[in-house]
Amino acid sequence: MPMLADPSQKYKPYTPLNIPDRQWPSKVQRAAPIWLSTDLRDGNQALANPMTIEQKTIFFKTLIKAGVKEIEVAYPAASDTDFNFVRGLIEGGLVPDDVWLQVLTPAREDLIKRTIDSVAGSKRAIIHMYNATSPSFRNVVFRNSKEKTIELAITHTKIVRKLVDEAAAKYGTQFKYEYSPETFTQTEPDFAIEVCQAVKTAWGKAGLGDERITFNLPATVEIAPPNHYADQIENFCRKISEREKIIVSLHPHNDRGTSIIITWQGVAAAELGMLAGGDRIEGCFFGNGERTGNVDLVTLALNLYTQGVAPNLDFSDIQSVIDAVVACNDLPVHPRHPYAGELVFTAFSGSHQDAIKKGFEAQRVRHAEAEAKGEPKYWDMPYLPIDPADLGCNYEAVIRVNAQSGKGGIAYLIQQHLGLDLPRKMQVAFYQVVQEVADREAREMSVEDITTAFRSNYHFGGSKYEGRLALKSFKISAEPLPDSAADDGDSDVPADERRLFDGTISVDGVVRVIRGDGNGPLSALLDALRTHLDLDFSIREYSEHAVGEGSSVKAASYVELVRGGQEVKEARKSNESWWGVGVDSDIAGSGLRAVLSAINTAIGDRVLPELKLSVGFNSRSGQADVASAVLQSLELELPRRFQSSFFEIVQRTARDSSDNISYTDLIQLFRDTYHYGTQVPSRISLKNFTLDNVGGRKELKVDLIWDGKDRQLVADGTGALSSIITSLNSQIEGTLSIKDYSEHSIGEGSNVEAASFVELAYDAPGQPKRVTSWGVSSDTDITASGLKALLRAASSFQLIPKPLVNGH
Ligand SMILES: CC(=O)SCCNC(=O)CCNC(=O)[C@H](O)C(C)(C)COP(=O)(O)OP(=O)(O)OC[C@H]1O[C@@H](n2cnc3c(N)ncnc32)[C@H](O)[C@@H]1OP(=O)(O)O
Ligand SMILES: CC(C)C(=O)C(=O)O
Repeated sequence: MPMLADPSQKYKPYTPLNIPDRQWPSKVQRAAPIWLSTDLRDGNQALANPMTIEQKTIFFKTLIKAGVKEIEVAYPAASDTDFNFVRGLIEGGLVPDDVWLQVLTPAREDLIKRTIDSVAGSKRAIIHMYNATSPSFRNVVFRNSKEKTIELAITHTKIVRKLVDEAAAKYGTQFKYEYSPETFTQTEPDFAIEVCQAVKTAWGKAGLGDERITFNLPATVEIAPPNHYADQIENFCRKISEREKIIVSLHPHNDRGTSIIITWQGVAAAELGMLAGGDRIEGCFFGNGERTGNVDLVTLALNLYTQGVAPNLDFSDIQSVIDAVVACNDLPVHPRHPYAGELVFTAFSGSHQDAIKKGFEAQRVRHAEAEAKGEPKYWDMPYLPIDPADLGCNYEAVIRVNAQSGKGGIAYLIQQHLGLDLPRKMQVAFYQVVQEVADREAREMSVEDITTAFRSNYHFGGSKYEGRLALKSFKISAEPLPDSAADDGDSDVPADERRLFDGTISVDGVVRVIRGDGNGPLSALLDALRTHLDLDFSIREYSEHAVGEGSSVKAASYVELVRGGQEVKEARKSNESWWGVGVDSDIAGSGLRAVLSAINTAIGDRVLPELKLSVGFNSRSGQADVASAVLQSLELELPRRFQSSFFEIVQRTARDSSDNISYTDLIQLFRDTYHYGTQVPSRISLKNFTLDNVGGRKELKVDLIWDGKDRQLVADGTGALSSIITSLNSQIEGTLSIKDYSEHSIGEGSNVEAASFVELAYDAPGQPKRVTSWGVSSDTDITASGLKALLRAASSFQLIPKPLVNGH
């Protein structure tokens, strides 16, 4: 049957009360009501599969934990399950002393008796009796007149009174009485009051405090807007006699909820009803109950909380409450359920996310100021009426990203999960990356999707995301500027100094040595990239911040690169730019990594120039190229001055061979010069050695072959190298001294070796100038490697031996 064009022919409108001087609209709720949970009764009776005793017990414990003090636990006359559940609570000692067990009964003597029997031996019990009072129930269900309806209530109230007096005498139970004129909102207002007056008289002992009688005024079926419910409550409260001896309880249902699945209209009725005089609220957690449900106690309590009113219910771990309730009711909590739904602390849309991100930033500052002044740290957050943390939720779900999201939300997630505070323009750039995927795939982007996209896009966060260029090691040093050179003024470097970048980077998996200079570390790296790899970029924007605290603090750097070789003005306007990010414990390192991160994006799959040594050692191949060749072939990272020293040898050799030397010849030249990995031993070579600790010093015994003859040296010092220098000096005329020493590892795991580099100086007698020389060696034993490198360096001098004494 279709909907009617004129529904007035089928549905009669509700007749509202007219209270011109109603008081409730201008009142404000300043205190929590008494809460009565009817989950185990009204909620349970509405389930297709009512709860088992085990489920009811879990639910009961959940209610106790949340702090509910009045719990309608059953309709004990309905079934053995309900009756036995009440008995189990009492006999199992599960009811705390300050908790009232409430049980519901209809106005029938046999059922009242069974109901009161169910609470035998309890400490505190509320007997709740009901009968419907509205015209249609009187006429249709009970086929009763008004008088008979009142009589039914009076007669059975007296029965309750008699039975509870007996039980109180027998068990010492403290009883309270609650009466419900069921269908109150559809009952003539004056008649409802007349019934309750009669019940109060029949009960005969309404007093103050715990002696108050409870009149529950249910919206059994919600038929009017909440303001009219409030009028009914105010009307009842004004007209009922001895108001101070009465607890007015409200029991709203949600039949006028605003949609099929989201039904919290009862909340409004309860809130207005409280303003109108309600002292107590009956409802269920998350709004379970007959048809569209009972009023949701969780929402009501947290509504008060967000107004700064202590609700006397604790939802500090709301998820555990949700889990328990869902498991017992076997009904889901709607994702949009106030405070509890999985989406209610979530913003997908860009402008919401932006506001929340800014809100968190502003709040951090505001709270720090309030703390300093000893003032309360008020919550004031766009789109979030409550702090999710108060309910035991974290902020992870607050911002979720899909095609509706904006840069602010994405930047917030990067900040939360990677600790990076992206500069505004980089946020815009990365937003476009995420937006493109989210739009194309028409799906939500998880935090992992976003952080992975960030890492891949910026080649950030470990070898898995490494780009084509990766920084392996670097050294930044200062060099004085020639007097004539002008300061180009964009760094902290003193005006008369330049910075030298000296590093090894992996280029498409091949390690290269590159070198450049500039007025700061970043421009020095850009210079090196220009020189060695033909990559010409300049920096348009740079920023940095600290990540972490204390000893683990690191620097995060961000750079925006534009194509080099442009006029400054052009570069500023260029639409094409690439962002990069780097994190390092060293601030220069973080900037260098950021530059390479941006360059990796900028180069895409462009072919990079290879290292070409066979061209010859003319102006095209420099010192760094030679060092690259040694590194690639022998895995030796020559110290910078060693590079210069070898480069001079290479240049001399290249000149002698018509300015052209092949890669293979170059490596052979290195091997021959330093006796590195050749069959031909150096003039002085190591046979074996021992190094012992003697009284805190090292005693070194070395067997050498010196100019083809065995020789043994014994010396002590602070270490192997200082000891051997001392003993060598005792064998020669003049003095050897160590000018430089460094080492690094080669290989990994059990195959690791030490590579050692020693620069020695020799002051020979009668020679005006000291001479210097390098030695290099590698060995699985780091001491052996150092000793051999030192002896090889010493071998290159024309050492003048002292004559042997006693064959030594
Ligand atoms: C608004 C509410 O939520 S009220 C609570 C509703 N909850 C429940 O009904 C759950 C538990 N109920 C039950 O288990 C059963 O209904 C029982 C045990 C109470 C009674 O069962 P039965 O005796 O089989 O009766 P039935 O369920 O058909 O109830 C209807 C009878 O009770 C009468 N009745 C209904 N409400 C009341 C009441 N509050 N007081 C007295 N009698 C009532 C009806 O007029 C009807 O009487 P009739 O048989 O003379 O016509
Ligand atoms: C028993 C009464 C209070 C009831 O559940 C209702 O009217 O909804």
